[in-house]
Amino acid sequence: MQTVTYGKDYLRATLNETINEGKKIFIPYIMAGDGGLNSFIPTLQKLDEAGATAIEVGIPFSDPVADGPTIQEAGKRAQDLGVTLPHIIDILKEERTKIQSPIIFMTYINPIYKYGVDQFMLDAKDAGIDGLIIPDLPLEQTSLIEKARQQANIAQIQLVSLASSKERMEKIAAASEGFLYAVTVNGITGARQSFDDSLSDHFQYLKSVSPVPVLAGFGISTPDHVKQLTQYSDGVVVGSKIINLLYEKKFEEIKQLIKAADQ
Ligand SMILES: O=P(O)(O)OC[C@@H](O)[C@@H](O)c1c[nH]c2ccccc12
Repeated sequence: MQTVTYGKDYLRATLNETINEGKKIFIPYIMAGDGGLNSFIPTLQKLDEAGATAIEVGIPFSDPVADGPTIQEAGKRAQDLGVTLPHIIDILKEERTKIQSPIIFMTYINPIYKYGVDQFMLDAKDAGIDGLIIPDLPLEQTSLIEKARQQANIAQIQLVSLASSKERMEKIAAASEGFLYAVTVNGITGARQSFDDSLSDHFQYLKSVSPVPVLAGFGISTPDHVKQLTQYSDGVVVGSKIINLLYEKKFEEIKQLIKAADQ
């Protein structure tokens, strides 16, 4: 079997390959352990097969301040089943090679502190984690994890909000690795009805200053949303809708959503 070196270079290469093929990036988000730890790897495999470019994996946490109701409930279900960060890391250490897509952990900073920053980075590397999104760790505080993260060669993806100043957007884009996560609404995660046309200008600006691909996320829940937002951006992240479709076992609809990124 061919061995893959996971980490930030794997994430970058995979995203670039998609863009170079003239395609758009589609990153589904799942809550690890929703449906039980036994379904975790099979779910990742299904998303892999359905055409995900990379997969964002949420870590269940008691105070998910940026998560909307759908993701909070999924986190609660996983917590009720006793799923924790060490379980998720252990299972990936064993089974990471079954999944081709780069894997990005989405976790608040607290579970990382609790685990121990140095140990977390070592183990995340062993588990084949390629990127990290830590929404409550602002740019100014990244030094807290920087050394260990660099040693583990894991990308840190930055979030940029609609409300940031241009200077700040530029600073965040310059610091982001893998891709830049552009939040498309003011508020928390969760399905939305529609998106404003003015997002077009916002993305044009972000793309002009960002050295990495710019992805849109938050509220994207229909194939039409995916089509609209991939016109402005290099791709999309879809969370709440994917969680609902997995819960209802509507895998065909997941495929349709992913396909919409290529049209
Ligand atoms: O659920 P939505 O609206 O599709 O948004 C993406 C999202 O779920 C995922 O990227 C995410 C889940 N929790 C977060 C916290 C912060 C930033 C991003 C996230």
